[in-house]
Amino acid sequence: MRYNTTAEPHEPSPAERLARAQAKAEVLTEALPWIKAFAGATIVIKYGGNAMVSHELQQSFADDIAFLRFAGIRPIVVHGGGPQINAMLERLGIESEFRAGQRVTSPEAAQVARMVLSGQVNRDIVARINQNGSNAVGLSGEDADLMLGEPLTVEDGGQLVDLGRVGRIVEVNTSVLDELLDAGRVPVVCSIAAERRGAPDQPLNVNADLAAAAIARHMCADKLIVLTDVPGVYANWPDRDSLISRISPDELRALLPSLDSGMIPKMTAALEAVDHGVTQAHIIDGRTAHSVLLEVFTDQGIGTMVQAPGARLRTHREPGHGAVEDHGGHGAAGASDPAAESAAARTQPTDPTTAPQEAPHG
Ligand SMILES: Nc1ncnc2c1ncn2[C@@H]1O[C@H](COP(=O)(O)OP(=O)(O)O)[C@@H](O)[C@H]1O
Ligand SMILES: CC(=O)N[C@@H](CCC(=O)OP(=O)(O)O)C(=O)O
Repeated sequence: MRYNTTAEPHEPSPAERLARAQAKAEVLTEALPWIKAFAGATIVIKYGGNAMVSHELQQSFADDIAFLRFAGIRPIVVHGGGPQINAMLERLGIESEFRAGQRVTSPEAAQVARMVLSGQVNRDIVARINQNGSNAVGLSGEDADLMLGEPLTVEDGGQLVDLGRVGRIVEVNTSVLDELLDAGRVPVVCSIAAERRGAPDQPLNVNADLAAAAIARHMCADKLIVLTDVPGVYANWPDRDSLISRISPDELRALLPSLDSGMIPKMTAALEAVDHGVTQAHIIDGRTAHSVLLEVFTDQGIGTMVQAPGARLRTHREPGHGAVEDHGGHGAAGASDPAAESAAARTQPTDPTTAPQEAPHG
């Protein structure tokens, strides 16, 4: 005899389905104060090549960005693609080395970086975000002089090193980004800059962490989020018990000389951002699906947060609604707004060197 088997053995019972739906509702409820707190906020998200490791992760990142936009946030994506540049340089037989976490870049390598970042990685990110119809627009720092740079020299091992066609950003054309954001677009910017008073066919290769920090700073962003391939910054790298949950700019300044490789530009970028008015900078693990949503919309947050004591979030209203509005956000203990209370709880000071792994920012 054959039975109707529409209820598969593994299919959830109505009670299980209800429990799952309730769990989802709880997630949405937890997100609500954060959605309110960040409505209208400008958030710069730096997307590194090491966080683009699978199609699933790339799509989860793109979905997060679309979500931010639909939640009324003004996201700007700034991306790198170091591993992708490495692969192309290797195919072309061009050698490159890193000093103080940055690529020593010949004019030829700068052309390759431009081709890979602008022509390949940028296109892929834009296409993925646009699967959600959120109108991402791809830009190179050279478009509309969005990022103008000057050649950069760094100190490495007590020596000043000329990095060739590597730039530091000295000007950002914020009006281009504002126009796009005001029109509901999501700017996706690759870390190639034009040289101020330089030749048009000689781009500057910019470390994407530093490009993101420059954009965050000039856009007076509320948050800079940097995705990477570790859960955050470790006080005693590679001791996995030393993950820092929260750190002040002064504590970070003291830690900076002990960092190495890619963490140097990353934390220099975080410091540059918070020193120049960005309220919070976060280093998070881009290998975790939906890491951006976890950082922005949960009470716990993830990764390492850099924030000055007493710094408060400010939210920019849409044009026509007046200027800057203070939501009494993070650090505003005692405010009646649930977002402020929740935020204040999240940002209690901790000893950054003893904070446990995956601990809340507070
Ligand atoms: N103190 C530290 N905490 C965490 N990671 C560190 C630290 N010092 C060095 N690192 C290294 O920095 C790497 C991240 O930098 P990088 O490879 O440039 O990332 P991305 O490609 O995301 O920009 C980590 O994978 C780790 O190897
Ligand atoms: C000067 C310098 O180092 N530029 C970087 C730009 C790309 C980048 O920063 O990419 P990730 O974010 O993936 O590391 C490079 O050539 O690799």
